[in-house]
Amino acid sequence: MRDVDRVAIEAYGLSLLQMMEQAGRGLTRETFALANGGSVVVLAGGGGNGGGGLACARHLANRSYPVTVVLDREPAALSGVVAAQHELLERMGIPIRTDVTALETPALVVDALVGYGLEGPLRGLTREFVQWAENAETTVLSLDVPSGIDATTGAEPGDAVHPARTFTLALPKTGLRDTTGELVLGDISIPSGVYETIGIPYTPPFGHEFSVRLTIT
Ligand SMILES: NC(=O)C1=CN([C@@H]2O[C@H](COP(=O)(O)OP(=O)(O)OC[C@H]3O[C@@H](n4cnc5c(N)ncnc54)[C@H](O)[C@@H]3O)[C@@H](O)[C@H]2O)[C@H](O)CC1
Ligand SMILES: [K+]
Repeated sequence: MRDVDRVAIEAYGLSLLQMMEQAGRGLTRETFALANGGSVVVLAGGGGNGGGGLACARHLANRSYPVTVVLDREPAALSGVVAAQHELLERMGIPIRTDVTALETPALVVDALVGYGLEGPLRGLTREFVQWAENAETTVLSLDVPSGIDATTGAEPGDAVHPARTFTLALPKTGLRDTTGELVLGDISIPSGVYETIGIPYTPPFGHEFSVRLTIT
């Protein structure tokens, strides 16, 4: 996927923000399906995964969903596109915290902490938030890869999210197996030529939709 991202950006000029916004919108559709109008807590990290979660929070707020964003770091530690996504939510007056203390259990937790950028066992606040989500006895929806699970091998080097559904982007990651709940693939408009360039056999799976349910055989 890193190669897909790199070729899409370098060879075609598709921007990270364009892909992130499509990820966030597709994630929001899955959120509507799972939250049924109930409250939502978005757990967001500091990378591209977190950025998709912040875009989702914006769509929810624009539809008067009760949404709270919990960042796994101080906003000042954010940079680039993710910092801009955060700033937008700030200006919209969306509640943003960096802790889960006494946080009411929501109808749905959106896990946008870590995607394919996992390096080693989860640590720090990220780990604490995953433990909170796992103990919250509520529905969890993960963006791209359940946080804590290795996208390539499916290994869980430490704590990990075990969601009801995973909304994975562009291609199903080889590490996504039965621990990732239902699997939905989201289109983020990667040009098909990218896959040819990288040598990945690819038949566009979306038809006239922008997401498609996958079954793991
Ligand atoms: N083409 C695509 O598939 C696109 C995917 N997108 C999303 O972006 C992420 C990949 O983004 P990246 O910034 O490379 O990494 P992550 O956000 O997955 O992770 C980095 C994030 O995680 C923290 N972290 C890493 N390891 C640990 C750990 N052991 N403990 C605690 N925290 C950890 C790190 O600090 C960073 O905050 C991909 O999954 C998709 O969701 C793009 O949005 C668009 C293109
Ligand atoms: K995630």
